[in-house]
Amino acid sequence: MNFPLLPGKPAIFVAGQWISASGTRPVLNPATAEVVTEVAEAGPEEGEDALLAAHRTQRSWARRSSVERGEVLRAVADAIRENQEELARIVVTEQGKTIGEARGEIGGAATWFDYYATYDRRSSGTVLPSERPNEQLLIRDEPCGVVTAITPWNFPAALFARKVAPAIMAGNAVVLKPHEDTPLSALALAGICAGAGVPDGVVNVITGSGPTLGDALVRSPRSDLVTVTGSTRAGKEILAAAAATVTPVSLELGGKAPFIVLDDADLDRAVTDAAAARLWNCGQVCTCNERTYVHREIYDEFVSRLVEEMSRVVPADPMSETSRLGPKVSEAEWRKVRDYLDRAVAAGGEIACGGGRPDGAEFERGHWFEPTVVTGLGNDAEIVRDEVFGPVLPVIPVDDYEQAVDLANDTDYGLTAYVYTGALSTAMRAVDDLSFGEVYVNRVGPEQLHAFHGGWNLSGMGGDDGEHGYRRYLRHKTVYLGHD
Ligand SMILES: NC(=O)C1=CN([C@@H]2O[C@H](COP(=O)(O)OP(=O)(O)OC[C@H]3O[C@@H](n4cnc5c(N)ncnc54)[C@H](OP(=O)(O)O)[C@@H]3O)[C@@H](O)[C@H]2O)C=CC1
Ligand SMILES: O=C(O)[C@@H](O)[C@@H]1OC[C@H](O)[C@H]1O
Repeated sequence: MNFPLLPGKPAIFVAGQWISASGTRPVLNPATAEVVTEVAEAGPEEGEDALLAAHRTQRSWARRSSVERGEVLRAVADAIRENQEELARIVVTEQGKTIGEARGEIGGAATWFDYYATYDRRSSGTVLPSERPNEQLLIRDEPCGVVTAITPWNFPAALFARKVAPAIMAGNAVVLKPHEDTPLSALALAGICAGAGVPDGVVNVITGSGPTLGDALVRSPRSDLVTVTGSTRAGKEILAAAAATVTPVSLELGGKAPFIVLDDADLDRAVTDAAAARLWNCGQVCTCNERTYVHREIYDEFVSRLVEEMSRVVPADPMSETSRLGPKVSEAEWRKVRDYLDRAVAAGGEIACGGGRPDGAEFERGHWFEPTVVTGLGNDAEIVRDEVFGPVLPVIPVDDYEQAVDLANDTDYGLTAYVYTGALSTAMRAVDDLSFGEVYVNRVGPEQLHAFHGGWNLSGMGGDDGEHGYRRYLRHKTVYLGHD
């Protein structure tokens, strides 16, 4: 491994310094299952030190003008772009997505910093008249203080940017804990931030386990806001832990996106998009197509074309320029998907293509999974209800629009839904009827960063991006400004 952006030893990044921690832990390459390097395994005490470092520097960072902070964010965006290739290779090495996807992720990370830099000259707060003469009421937007950011493994660079850019633009300092499987991108980005002029202590990255280090960060009275992307299980635990200190929490959690194809849809587009929305990042995106509902009139043709489309996507070395599908991130995630599929078959599901590890010596090591289509199951099947987070797609026939929407809404999740139809009136009806935080009509993602990405129900609370996401990083102070 030759990544100059990473520290030469296992270390966390606190107060602008690379510091050794009490333990170390290996990072594995998902394509080969080989150890790539060791990273620091920090515990609660080191977490508290990081929060203290953030706390000490936050006030002076917030005192800078927003125009100055915006300049720093722009410098970070430029530095990310200058290092795009190395960063993309780090993402591929620790996470397993294809190099093309990884370059897109790094481009997105830079754009988050550029976008939130535009908040440098926005109007901020509200000015109100008073009931009294010679008095003005001001409702000021202020930073929360120290933000604890907890991130998952599926977008280790983009999600760093999604949390850090708005947090520091608003004048907060951040302690970010990446997922243990994918700590390298965040460490590299921490160094990039420092090199681009982010003051020491404003962005800290500390590596370690969620239930120990992460839990301690959440419970610490020094955390003024906790923002999380990850599983619903982790989100619930974190929300419960934060209750002790009444710390605000923003949760972007799992999803179970329905993908509805009605009989007046453009079938070519629906087939291509259904496969793309399932296979993106090897099926490991909270917005992925997790269950497809197809009008009975076109069901057989749709399934046969979907099988063709999915079968064309052959897993290959994610560093290869032509690869369209990398491995899953870890043995545990591979096993989880394999077990879901086995139980689906035991429950009567039929595998229309794929089914597990592809044939070939190059796939014997690593966490490879073929694109897989499953038919013959109903809405009660486990694989149709739980988030699978892999390249396995159940397809279900529906009689009409009403049934499609009823089945789509019959879920505990509520992040993303897709609908394909040729009629604007049906599309608009679906937008009204679908109980999800974001609805895509005749198109797939990714979402745009000036919009809003937030789930309903078990998919979370709060959310990221755009103005609505930015406001999570602010709190409000009302000033009664007498000037007699
Ligand atoms: N919404 C989304 O975008 C994502 C959803 N998922 C879903 O989650 C499933 C499993 O993911 P998994 O690998 O377990 O990771 P999680 O999604 O549960 O972990 C996300 C982050 O939370 C941390 N964490 C976990 N538990 C706690 C806790 N009690 N207190 C504080 N921090 C905690 C993790 O630390 P640690 O390093 O120890 O894991 C990690 O940094 C996937 O199969 C998928 O279904 C996964 C990724 C993203
Ligand atoms: O974590 C996820 O899966 C999503 O938030 C994901 O992150 C970057 C992508 O654009 C999102 O869909």
